[in-house]
Amino acid sequence: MSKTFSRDEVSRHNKADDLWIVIDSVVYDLTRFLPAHPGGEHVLIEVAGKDATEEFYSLHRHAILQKFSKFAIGSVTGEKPKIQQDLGSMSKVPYAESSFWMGSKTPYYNESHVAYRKAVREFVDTQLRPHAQEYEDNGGKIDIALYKAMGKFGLLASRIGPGLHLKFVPSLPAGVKPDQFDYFHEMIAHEEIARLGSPSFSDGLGGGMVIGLPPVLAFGSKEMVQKVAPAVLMGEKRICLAITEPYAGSDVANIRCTAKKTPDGKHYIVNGVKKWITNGHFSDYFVTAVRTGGAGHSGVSMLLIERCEGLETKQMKTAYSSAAGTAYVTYDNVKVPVENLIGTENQGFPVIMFNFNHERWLIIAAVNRGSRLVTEESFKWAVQRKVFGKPLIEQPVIRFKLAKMISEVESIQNWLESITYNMTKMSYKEQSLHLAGPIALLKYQSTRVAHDVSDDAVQILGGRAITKTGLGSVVEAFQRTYKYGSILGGSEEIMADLGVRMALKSFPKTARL
Ligand code: HEM
Repeated sequence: MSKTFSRDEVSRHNKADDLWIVIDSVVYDLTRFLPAHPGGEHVLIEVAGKDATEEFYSLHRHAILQKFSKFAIGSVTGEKPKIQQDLGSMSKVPYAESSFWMGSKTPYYNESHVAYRKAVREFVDTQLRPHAQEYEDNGGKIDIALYKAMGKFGLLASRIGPGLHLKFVPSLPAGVKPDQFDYFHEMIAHEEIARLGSPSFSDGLGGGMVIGLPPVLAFGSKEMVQKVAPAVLMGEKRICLAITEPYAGSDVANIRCTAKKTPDGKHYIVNGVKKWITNGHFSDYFVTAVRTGGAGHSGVSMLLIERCEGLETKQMKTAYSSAAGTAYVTYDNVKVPVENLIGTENQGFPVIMFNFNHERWLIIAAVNRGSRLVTEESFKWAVQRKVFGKPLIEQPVIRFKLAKMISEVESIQNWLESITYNMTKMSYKEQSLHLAGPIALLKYQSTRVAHDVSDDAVQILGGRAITKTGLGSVVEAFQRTYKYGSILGGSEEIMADLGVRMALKSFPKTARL
């Protein structure tokens, strides 16, 4: 594309059968594209031979130009593109990144976090983003090649956090060493994946692994860990966590799926159903909560179940696209070797609870990054959209909405970073004692904020925010799916209640008004 053309020359290609336009200094020959243009022929003929930068950006996302780059034939002599794109780099839009990444001082991040975020962002923007919108729109099983690329890059392992499992992958992004890797690196990984703005695609890329693998790593036998973890972390196999049933959600102790030992004591026979299982539709391993004993939580065990005869998955029609593989799972006399027990029989409840705080914490990181992205989208739109003869941002009511969105997102971020710092300094036991309450309250607050942000963003973007393709696609995906965060990992109501109940434990008996 090294050819250059004068504006005069471009202006001579101004007819339907010879149609050139200029967008941000790049010259496009749209003659062949004209009959296929989704916006119709007339609008393009109107700007034939002219600079259509303003018209283009008021109707399309920049990504369209990348997708149709084959129509670019050169550039205008002596001109360079002016429109700033943030692919692979930090956004310059105010509040589009959290404060440290926009120039503020921080006690939390060091050079390894900076290098790590840069590497992850580049990977996400170049390897994953080009596929995101298509999976978001059309669903479908995500290509295993993408998992394998994430595995090799160390991004799947990063999503599980610090720990011995990091040694199962050849390297981590930016060459961070496993013993250097902390919860801030992990938080960055979740944020960068959420920044794709494609919730079902992001969850399709290992959302099940993030919650399914930790119980195996913490409670599985050596042989089980050796068999499952490297294959999953390298993206060769997929795993999910199967706890929720039509009968039991937040009240995990009520699960009904049963596992009965065979008379020779060598197998469990599993019968039952599981529902809303993220990645279940294409998983190889199902970390499944089963009832091996009496009623309540003391009769629950965890089993690693491989896809086999009797285990079937059905794609569920949720607000997500099918890229997330959300499944209804049926177990019909599924035979599972007793060696696949995770932890001790009838002591599955602590296995289930083990990763809850971590899961809630990472949901906060992802949800708030989604809220921040949607705030950036709204800010950009408010500045570029002209209505009643002036930019939308000149309306005080729009500035007020943005003020609310920005302040809410920033306050979540600050509490999140403080909690994350404490996670890097506390043992698992200390975290359970001191952070379960704050994490629960912050999860509650982050999804309330997502609710507010979604509402304001939809009002700012109008019809675009309820249209799957085009300028509002990121806001549309968010408003369709943000509720997931307020349900999974513990509902808002349970989170709020838990937060206050944990606080009551240390409430001084002598405190009085
Ligand atoms: C390289 C040049 C262009 C390409 C590749 C292109 C491609 C597209 C595509 C794929 C869509 C579907 C909507 C979406 O996914 O965003 C679309 C819609 C549209 N385009 Fe273009 N377009 C180009 C230039 C232009 C220009 C210069 C104009 C106007 C002067 C225009 C006017 C429209 C209109 C009015 C729509 C419908 C928008 C809506 O539904 O809200 N396009 N275009």
